[in-house]
Amino acid sequence: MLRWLTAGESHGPELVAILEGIPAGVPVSPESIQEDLHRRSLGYGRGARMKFEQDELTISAGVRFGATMGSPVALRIGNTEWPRWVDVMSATPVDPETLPKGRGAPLTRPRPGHADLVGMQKYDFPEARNVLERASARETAARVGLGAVARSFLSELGISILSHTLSIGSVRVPDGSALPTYDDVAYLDADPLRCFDSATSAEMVAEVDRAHDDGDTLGGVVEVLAYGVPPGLGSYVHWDRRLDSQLAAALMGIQAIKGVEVGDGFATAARRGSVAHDELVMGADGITRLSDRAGGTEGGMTTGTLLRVRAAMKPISTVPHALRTVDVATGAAADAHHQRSDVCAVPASGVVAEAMVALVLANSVLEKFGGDSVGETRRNLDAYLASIPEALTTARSSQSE
Ligand SMILES: Cc1cc2nc3c(=O)[nH]c(=O)nc-3n(C[C@H](O)[C@H](O)[C@H](O)COP(=O)(O)O)c2cc1C
Ligand SMILES: C=C(O[C@@H]1CC(C(=O)O)=C[C@@H](OP(=O)(O)O)[C@H]1O)C(=O)O
Repeated sequence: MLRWLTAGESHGPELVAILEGIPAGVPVSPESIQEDLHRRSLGYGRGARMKFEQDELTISAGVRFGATMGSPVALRIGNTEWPRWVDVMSATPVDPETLPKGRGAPLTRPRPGHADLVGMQKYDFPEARNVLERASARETAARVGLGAVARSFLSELGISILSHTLSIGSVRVPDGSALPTYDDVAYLDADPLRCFDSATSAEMVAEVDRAHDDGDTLGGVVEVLAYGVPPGLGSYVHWDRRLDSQLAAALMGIQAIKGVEVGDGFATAARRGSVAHDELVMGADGITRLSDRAGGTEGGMTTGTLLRVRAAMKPISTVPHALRTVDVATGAAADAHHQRSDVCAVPASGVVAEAMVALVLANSVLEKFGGDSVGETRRNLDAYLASIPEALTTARSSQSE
């Protein structure tokens, strides 16, 4: 079983992340983690902070000579903004009068759609600084760091994960468009919105520009694809062992994700049963599914075909054209606080979603196949696949199709 935890505030000194349960022998380098951290900071429409803040990675435990040791992996990701926030985020008491006027001012005008108001109620804070510091999606850098380790483990087993953007605001990739494979990741990373359809990507850029000019923000939908997944991860025997349930929880655990679909999801609900499922026929490599509407799960288990899940992100709630709120210091009507913000962070959410799917799949793989070393996991996986009777064999989606 894998366990992971993150800590750290948005403007604190660093994020800290621990991953426990990853087998020994998984290749991990600072460069490979840094690469995913960099991918998370990309995307057209992100705010000023992404341009000047760097993720400063330290691998502080669990890795030696480029490979995991089976012990907990610990990562530290420094915030290069920290020197400007030393007083505001001091762990020891500071005289409020000495705090800088802008970032040190009490945040008493909660943003509708952010965690500000309910966080103040719940944790008994008079203003929102303590709330937004941890609610902020800055924390997703820590999850992406851990996801890079999980992804490397999965890659050793022939499983690869990528994400692409399906929609930004009202602009959507046409139905039936080709899906990217792992070979297309560099292309996707180079696209301003991580969209595989170049014409749609250009429209998305225009959509972001329009929202920016209007002082507005946007959401959208990302899709995560996992190639090379074996059949039988997850289980139908109990609700919390269903892989769909674990994937949905992991994706909904990303800030601002408000909807999850497995496969065709909501579109399937509008279809008749005769055209909603993936029919089975005997092919050269065993039983084959004629379509991929289900998205690679049946009965809460992976089918061994391409795993396809989607996450819908709401528009950023720090809207420059400020939303109406109440100043909780006075009770008067006010504009919600706004200093700077992303216009659209959908491409970054895709990279975070990849990390969450990687962590869920790595956990499911370990649950089914175990292994203290990656070699042991691989042997167990291979033995399982070889033990499936010929009459039940299905073709498995390969790492790059
Ligand atoms: C990658 C990423 C970047 C985000 N950037 C911002 C931002 O700049 N401004 C903002 O108000 N919300 C941003 N959000 C969303 C907030 O973190 C989120 O809305 C907030 O924590 C409240 O949680 P909820 O939307 O799940 O209710 C971002 C989310 C993600 C995943
Ligand atoms: C720092 C990151 O994202 C931040 C997520 C975020 C939010 O409210 O979620 C608000 C913004 O921070 P600030 O208010 O300081 O500009 C984003 O920049 C990051 O992704 O690394």
